[in-house]
Amino acid sequence: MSREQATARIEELRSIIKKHDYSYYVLDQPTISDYEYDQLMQELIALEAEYPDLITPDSPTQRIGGTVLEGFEKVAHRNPMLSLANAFGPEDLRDFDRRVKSLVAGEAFEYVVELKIDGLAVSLIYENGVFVRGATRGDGEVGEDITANLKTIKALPLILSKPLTMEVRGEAYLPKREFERINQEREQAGEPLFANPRNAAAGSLRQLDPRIVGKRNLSIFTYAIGSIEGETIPTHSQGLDLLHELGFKVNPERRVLPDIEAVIEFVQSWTGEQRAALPYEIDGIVIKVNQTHLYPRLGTTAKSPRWAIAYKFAAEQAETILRDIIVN
Ligand SMILES: NC(=O)c1cnc(OC2CCCC2)nc1N
Repeated sequence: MSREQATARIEELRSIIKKHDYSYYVLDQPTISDYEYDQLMQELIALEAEYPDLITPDSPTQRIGGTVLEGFEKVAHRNPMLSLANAFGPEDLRDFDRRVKSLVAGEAFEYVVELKIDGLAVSLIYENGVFVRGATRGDGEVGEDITANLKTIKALPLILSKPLTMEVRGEAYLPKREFERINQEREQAGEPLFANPRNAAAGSLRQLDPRIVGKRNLSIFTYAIGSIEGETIPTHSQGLDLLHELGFKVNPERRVLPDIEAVIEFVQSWTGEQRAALPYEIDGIVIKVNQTHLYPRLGTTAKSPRWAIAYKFAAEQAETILRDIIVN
């Protein structure tokens, strides 16, 4: 095959593989057998090995890094990654609503409710649409650079459908089925088991060898735009729509609701059975004011935004209170 033919075939393979990755890992709709997928990937790897100068950072072959890291670099977040204050019952939500109303002084607003994915918060930086850096939350100001590990997550786009420069926040998580599979493998290998999918996700992303991470089938839901150049987005809900348009996985169980009573109804609709039926673990519901122009007026406390709160489900409440006692 000539160099020109190879160039054309490489581009064709990349676009086919990217489409399958998007469909399978972002839309959860498999469109090809694993065998066919592996054949395409092997052909692309072989062609890039023959023409290494044709390799681009967003090629699907670049997801699995080759080198084992010595450690993770510390990185400062451009905007602090705040943590969420907790609500444990409807009255806490009504108190939150009263505080928001007193601060926005009569301005109309709605709420957005989202499932609170029980994983590891991460920050993703894209420059002109290319994924350039990913980091853990750390203490909110300084996190660890885990770019190589995040690249192995096939639900994470290496290049966006628009050349935007932005920071995206999301939760890396391990689907329940993957958690079971990994613990079975560890049991057979006589290794200690992970206690829950959140610990398994955190443990996987702390791996220094990206090849091990690549075998863990992690996923990621994105849930906020930390910053974006050249655009203002009037509502958080439109921000989530944009993330979806750009190729990110955004949790579909989100609603825009008119008032706190509707929020309380939504929260109470998520029974144990509903949660058990989800392919991933959640530990609550996140409630956010939808009108982003109100955020500066609402501001933040030392560690949490006043325009968002996490409603924690009963089972997790004990754990949250215990963790708060230990941490604070
Ligand atoms: N674990 C989650 O699913 C989750 C966590 N955090 C947030 O929002 C942060 C970012 C902006 C205000 C707080 N939303 C979520 N859905």
